[in-house]
Amino acid sequence: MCMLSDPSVKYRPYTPLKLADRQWPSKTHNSVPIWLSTDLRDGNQALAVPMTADQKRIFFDHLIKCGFKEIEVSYPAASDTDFSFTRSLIDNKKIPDDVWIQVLTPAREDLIRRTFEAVAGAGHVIIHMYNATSPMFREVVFKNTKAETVDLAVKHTKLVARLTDEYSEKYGTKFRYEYSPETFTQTEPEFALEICEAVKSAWGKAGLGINRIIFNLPATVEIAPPNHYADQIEFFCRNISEREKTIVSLHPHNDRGTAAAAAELACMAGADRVEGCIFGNGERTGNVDLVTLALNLYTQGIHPKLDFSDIQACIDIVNQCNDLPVHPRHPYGGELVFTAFSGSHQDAIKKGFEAQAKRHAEARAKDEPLIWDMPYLPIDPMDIGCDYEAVIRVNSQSGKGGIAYIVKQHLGLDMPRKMQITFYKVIQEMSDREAREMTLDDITTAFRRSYHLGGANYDGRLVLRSFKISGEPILDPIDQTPYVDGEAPDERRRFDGTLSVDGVFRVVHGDGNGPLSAFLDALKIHLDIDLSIREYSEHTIGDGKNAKAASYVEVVEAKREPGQRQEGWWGAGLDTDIAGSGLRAVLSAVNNYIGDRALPELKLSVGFTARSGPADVASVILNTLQLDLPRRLQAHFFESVQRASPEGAIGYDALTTLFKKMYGFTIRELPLLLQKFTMEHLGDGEVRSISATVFINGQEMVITGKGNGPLSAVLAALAPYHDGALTVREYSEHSIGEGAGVKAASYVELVYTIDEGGQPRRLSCWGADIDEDISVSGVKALLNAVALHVPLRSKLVNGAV
Ligand SMILES: CC(=O)SCCNC(=O)CCNC(=O)[C@H](O)C(C)(C)COP(=O)(O)OP(=O)(O)OC[C@H]1O[C@@H](n2cnc3c(N)ncnc32)[C@H](O)[C@@H]1OP(=O)(O)O
Ligand SMILES: CC(C)C(=O)C(=O)O
Repeated sequence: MCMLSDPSVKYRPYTPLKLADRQWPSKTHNSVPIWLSTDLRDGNQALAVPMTADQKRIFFDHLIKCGFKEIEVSYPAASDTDFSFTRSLIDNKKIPDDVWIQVLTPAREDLIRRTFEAVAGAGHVIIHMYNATSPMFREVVFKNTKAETVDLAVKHTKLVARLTDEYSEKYGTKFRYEYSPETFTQTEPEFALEICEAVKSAWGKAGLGINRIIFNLPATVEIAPPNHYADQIEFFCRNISEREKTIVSLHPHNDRGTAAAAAELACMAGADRVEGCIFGNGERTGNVDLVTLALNLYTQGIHPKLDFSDIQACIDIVNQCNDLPVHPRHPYGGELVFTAFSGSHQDAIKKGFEAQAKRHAEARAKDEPLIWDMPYLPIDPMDIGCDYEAVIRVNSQSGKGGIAYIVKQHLGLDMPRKMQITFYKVIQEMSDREAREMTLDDITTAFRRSYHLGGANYDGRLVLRSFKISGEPILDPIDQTPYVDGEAPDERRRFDGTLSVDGVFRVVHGDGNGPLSAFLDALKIHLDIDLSIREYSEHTIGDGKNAKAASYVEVVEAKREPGQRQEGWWGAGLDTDIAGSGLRAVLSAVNNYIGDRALPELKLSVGFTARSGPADVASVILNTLQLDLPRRLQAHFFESVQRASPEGAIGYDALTTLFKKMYGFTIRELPLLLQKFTMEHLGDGEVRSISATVFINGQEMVITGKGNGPLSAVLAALAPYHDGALTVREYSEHSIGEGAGVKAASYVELVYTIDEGGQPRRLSCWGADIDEDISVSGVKALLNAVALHVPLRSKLVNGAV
């Protein structure tokens, strides 16, 4: 079998009701109906495995929490579970005083009596009796005429009336009566009226207020569009006698998928009450969803008198008690209902949030209500206990706006438009390549990686280690006095900082009109990176003590080909102060610009117009060899560097090699080399005695000497091997590293005498070395100085001096 080409040979259309002057289309749905939850009855009877008493209890408590005042708790005659559940609620006093429990019974005496037994002793009970009234049910199921159908309802209503008297008298219970002409929507409207009139007379107690009789008019099966149901309800409301003594109740099923619409239109048509289930559980396609109806009202500014502030709890209850999932697209509750994947939706939502924030700030200032008015989001997810986390999720359908929204929400960074476009391409490419949704972590990690933000893991090739911005007045070119434009003298900015360049520390300086141009100047001078800024923006994140500054920079190559569109590179920076965030943003952009390209060799400018000084040279040695040179050695080395750099610049590697060579640092091919030594304390005093095995000009010797300390003992031991006097002018040492791997670095300044045309001349020189043992490093440093500057006479081993 498959679908028929002409279904009219198999299916009949519904018969429209001729209601010429229908009023409901011009009404608005703006009053809150009485809600009845039938989760524990209609919802329960539709489950493959009906709820246990425990599950019903959990569900019941949740319905109370949501604010339901009328709850159909069971079909007591159906099963022991339903019967004893009803009893347990009553016996254990679980029903709040303001809540009416409702129980369903067919029009059968034995089952009605059993139903009354189930509710004996309850405070407030609605007895709900039903019999089907449509032609098909009359003919096929009951094999009854119209009159017999009316008789069935009347006879059993009278029984219900008698029993309510009896039980009220015995237990003090307040009863109300609900009658359902089941299959109402397929029943002739006049006959539905006729049977309800007969039931009302048989009941004989319909009054005003609480005593109104409830006529529940079910769309047992939804067979027509919702306007038809509204017509039927309006017809019933207009024609039932003593309308004021009746409550017209709706019980829509969802076979055509329009139960919610049917309920809303039927409310416009005059209904007072709606029966349904949370998230629309119930027979076949379910009962009308009360969450949808209630929150539809809420979004019109009408409180539904039901509280769904914790929508997730409702979902959990349905999952747990009904073992049914809530569809991801289910109105209000579905996992995806507040989520936009598509670019244009995301863009509108992002702009909507921004516009709304402004509107709300204005309204707050005027003490006006903060009206929710957002593209694509009919309700504020917060109101039902959700957050904005899932509002925008990103895949290949997404656009820059959505991605920028996520970055703003989670990193607090509000990218300028052009930067959004650049970053969007990164994510698009990733999402297309991996054919999957981009998670929050994917996006924030990609952002950090793209813009080198968020710690060492994301650093680029250039890292700003420290910096100082200082100002110096701009001098008038004519009289060299500070140039004043306006009130304050104009200043130029100087950038002094340390950069790590591919892991090697580098001291850089530059000048400019502002901190950023001074920094760019430094990059140009020291690294030959010549860029200028095309776009810059900044904003603060947070306030008070924790406030931070965020900056965004687009750089372009400073040299531009005329008429050519310049490519730009974006960067972002975050710092506690605005200058720092701007510099970091520039560096982030510069890192993107340099990519993998080779950088010029690191050089210091040490020539006549040197931009670098002793401290810069020392800083290179600190970074390459971890040596913290004493001040006088810094000055000494700088002079040597200048002498060794006739072109006025020296690379880092050359500088390091020069240092080693000049001070014998770790060099093992010197004319004087220490092989081993022993040092003894003599007597009680400070006197040391040394015995050392050394190589002098390649010959192994044992030298011995005494002195006040290790160094003077060494000098004494060396005295026979050279002419003139040797003295130590300065000695210093420091440790390198920590724990077991710690080493000592030593620096010795040695004063020695040379013979200059028969005249003695005193000179000074330095030696430096390193060793695990601090005494050894000192001795090595001293021997290096001697080896490099003092001519030695070598003797054979054991030879007398
Ligand atoms: C639209 C609705 O949701 S209505 C509520 C539906 N819910 C349920 O049915 C769940 C609970 N039902 C039950 O547990 C059982 O059906 C019971 C206990 C009520 C009755 O069980 P049984 O006696 O075995 O009868 P059965 O389930 O076959 O019901 C059909 C009988 O009830 C009659 N009947 C059906 N509805 C009604 C009614 N509203 N009033 C009186 N009799 C009715 C039928 O005509 C049929 O009678 P017959 O046996 O003389 O032919
Ligand atoms: C008992 C009635 C109200 C019913 O459940 C229905 O018609 O769907």
